[in-house]
Amino acid sequence: MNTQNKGSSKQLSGMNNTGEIQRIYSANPADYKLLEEVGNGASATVYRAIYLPINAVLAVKCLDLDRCNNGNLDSVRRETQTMALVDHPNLVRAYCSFVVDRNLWVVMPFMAVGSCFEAMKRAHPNGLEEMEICFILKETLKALDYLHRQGHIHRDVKAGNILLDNNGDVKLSDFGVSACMFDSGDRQRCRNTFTGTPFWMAPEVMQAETGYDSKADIWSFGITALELAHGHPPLSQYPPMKVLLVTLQNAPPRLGDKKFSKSFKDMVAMCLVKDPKKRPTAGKLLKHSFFKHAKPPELSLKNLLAELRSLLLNPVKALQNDESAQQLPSKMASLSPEEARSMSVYQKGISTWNFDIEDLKAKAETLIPDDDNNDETMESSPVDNCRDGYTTTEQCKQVLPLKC
Ligand SMILES: Nc1ncnc2c1ncn2[C@@H]1O[C@H](COP(=O)(O)OP(=O)(O)OP(=O)(O)O)[C@@H](O)[C@H]1O
Repeated sequence: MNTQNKGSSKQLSGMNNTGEIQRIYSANPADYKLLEEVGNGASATVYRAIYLPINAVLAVKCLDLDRCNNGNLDSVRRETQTMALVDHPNLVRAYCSFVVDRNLWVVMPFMAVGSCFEAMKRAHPNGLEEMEICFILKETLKALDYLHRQGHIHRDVKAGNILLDNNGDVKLSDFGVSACMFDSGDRQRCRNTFTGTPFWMAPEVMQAETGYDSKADIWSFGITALELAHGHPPLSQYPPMKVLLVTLQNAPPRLGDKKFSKSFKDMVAMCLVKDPKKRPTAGKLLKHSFFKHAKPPELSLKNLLAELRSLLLNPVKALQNDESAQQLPSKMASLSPEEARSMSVYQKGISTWNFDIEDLKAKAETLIPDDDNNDETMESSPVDNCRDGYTTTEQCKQVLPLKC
């Protein structure tokens, strides 16, 4: 898995496609000093680190290979391969990766603010301002446009995987579940494995038979827009089974709030169409009028970055904000153990849920989704559902033979 020769700490540099000078980092662990932990996910712990030969700050993601079974190892290999090959200013690139004891270290740029999910949780638990959202989404969409043109599907687009730097740089990260549309060798631009995070997951990804393509990322992008607007994605208070059924049965969620512009609402509605063929490509969506209003980061993210800085200087306030962000909206006040588990998975931002298929089958036999599950962004409209070609009884059957 080494992408560099161990022991070579000679400094080399070159120019990448985006005109940035790119240094070649060594694969010698002694050249890196791991500092504090900045995050951890399902499979890895991420550290701020110093690259000693030039005293540069970096991030090192340490994946414990002992925790990986064969399937996970494949996803690790995919993630590092994709991260090493991508060359776009809005994607987190792996400078190099190498094995240290039983860990895989992935060296990448350090994004000082962390993820948009964390920034939102700290500074604006109920959602960001439209100008902030517009800029973050536009940068993310440029990354998706690039990835899709390269034949990749990200499959885990969400605020937790959009990283921010102090200067307002936005980079999409976490290719742990990304897929190459050419993987199968038959150049079939369609996948039929079940992966991602249910709240952000497109209906066609939840269905076993249909297969999916890069348009699945456009759905997740629309859900991410709602997440940034409200502080959480639609249905975040519900357990996986209910999320699956409601996503399949109900009309897609909408951005309803008066405070947001018509063009923002329209852009979200274009992404959240159940028929993937009717969703725009990332390239087309970039031309939407909503993104014409995007301001540069020094304007659009000025307040957010200043607030985050002031929270760093004021730990008591930061703690209060963190606590209020953890408090559940009123609907979540009395959670069953299953719902609480679902919520905790959401709060940790774990990407791949392990569904117990037998359990899902048993539940689908009895569970008919009720109507109380519509939050302010989720309409229940049988007419819309029919228009999109989905029927209630079929969905319960179709959702069963999922491949994990
Ligand atoms: N390059 C980076 N710079 C700064 N912080 C980072 C960087 N990469 C990741 N992080 C932090 O570490 C956290 C976990 O990273 P990441 O999502 O890559 O791990 P993971 O195990 O693949 O997660 P997941 O549970 O989503 O699969 C992120 O949410 C973010 O806070």
